Amino acid sequence: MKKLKIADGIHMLTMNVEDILFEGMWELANGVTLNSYIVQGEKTAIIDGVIGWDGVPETLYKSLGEIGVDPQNIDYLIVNHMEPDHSGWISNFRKIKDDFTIVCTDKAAKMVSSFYNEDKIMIVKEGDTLDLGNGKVLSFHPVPNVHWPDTMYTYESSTKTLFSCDMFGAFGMMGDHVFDDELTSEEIDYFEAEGMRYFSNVMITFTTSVKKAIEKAKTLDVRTIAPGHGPVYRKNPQKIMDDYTRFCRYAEGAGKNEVTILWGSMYGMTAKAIERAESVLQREGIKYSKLQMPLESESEMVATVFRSAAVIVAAPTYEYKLFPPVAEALNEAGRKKITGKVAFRFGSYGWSGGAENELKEIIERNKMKWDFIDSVEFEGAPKEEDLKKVEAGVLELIKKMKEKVVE
Ligand SMILES: Cc1cc2nc3c(=O)[nH]c(=O)nc-3n(C[C@H](O)[C@H](O)[C@H](O)COP(=O)(O)O)c2cc1C
Repeated sequence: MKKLKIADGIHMLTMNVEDILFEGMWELANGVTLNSYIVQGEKTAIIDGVIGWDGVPETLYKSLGEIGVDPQNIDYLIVNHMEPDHSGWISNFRKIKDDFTIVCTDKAAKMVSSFYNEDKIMIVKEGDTLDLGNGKVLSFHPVPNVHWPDTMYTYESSTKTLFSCDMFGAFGMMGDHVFDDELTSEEIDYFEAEGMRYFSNVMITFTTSVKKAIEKAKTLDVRTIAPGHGPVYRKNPQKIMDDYTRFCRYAEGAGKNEVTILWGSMYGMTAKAIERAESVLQREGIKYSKLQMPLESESEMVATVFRSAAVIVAAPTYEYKLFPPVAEALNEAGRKKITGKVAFRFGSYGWSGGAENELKEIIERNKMKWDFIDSVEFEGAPKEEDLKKVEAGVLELIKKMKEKVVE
């Protein structure tokens, strides 16, 4: 666990976590950080916790000691969000200290009580304040449904620090550089990509609420954004606000100037047409990612489709429906509310076809509003005339995607 000073009387504890399934399902290629913050006035508050996953309270207590905080002197546990990655340490803390007050929204209070059997809770509403003494004053600002109904921001006015919990977070483990002004250009790119992975895996379903939370952050005079996952933005907090604004647009159909080929093929017939599609993309200088389902991780698949302005679905008919691993991927994109992408499908069939019907059904059921150009279906192996149609489809897709590009 790393300990850093953010400002006088404000410290951060952060730890890297890898080899976990985040939320029990997301296989994270580059892990994630858990950040916790301690604010010291005359009284001491700890904002969100970090030990739920390593289960070793001693690590936290030793780290607190090293920044001069005796756990016995912690008066307030600020729970911005009850999800156990931030709050799972409360039960352990209870083992060593009896008298502390949990500060959270009414919705979180209900959960804190049902999950951890805690009842000494101070419920806060929009604009309520907590004066810790020595000039440190916290205020609380609910941002419901980011990403649970209970979520709030905590803001410290003397340092203008916004403790945003899941909001403005990113996946990706941190090395020595934790503050935005320390990051190299490679690290900036890394955290932007990990921010997109995080947004698409965790936040995207709540895009409407995220937009409101961005607006709320703008109403506060913010000098530093200190999230629950990922780097701290003290040089340019506007950057992560702008990134999140752009990510909301990606959720609604915009994307980077790149194409995702979401594909699967049993015996290589559809794959022959993919070769032609790739040759067109290469010729036109379009960046693309090829995701073979079911080999790709769900985390990567969702993140890649999310950030692309256009999607090629290349999959055959299987038992009168769409090849199941590709159908599942599309259903997951739909569940995550990735809407408005421009798209093109082609694929092989043996005798009846049927993939196309299921594709339409998935797009409609999930209200995805993807804008598909006419599909190309071919019997068995693609003939040159089929490949020409694929080529024309890809060119039309490229034309349409240009209107959707937001870098
Ligand atoms: C298990 C299985 C189920 C299939 N079901 C259908 C079907 O319902 N209707 C159809 O027209 N073709 C069906 N086919 C034929 C495939 O669509 C055809 O072989 C196609 O060329 C496969 O393309 P691929 O090599 O890209 O996977 C099926 C093939 C397999 C192996």
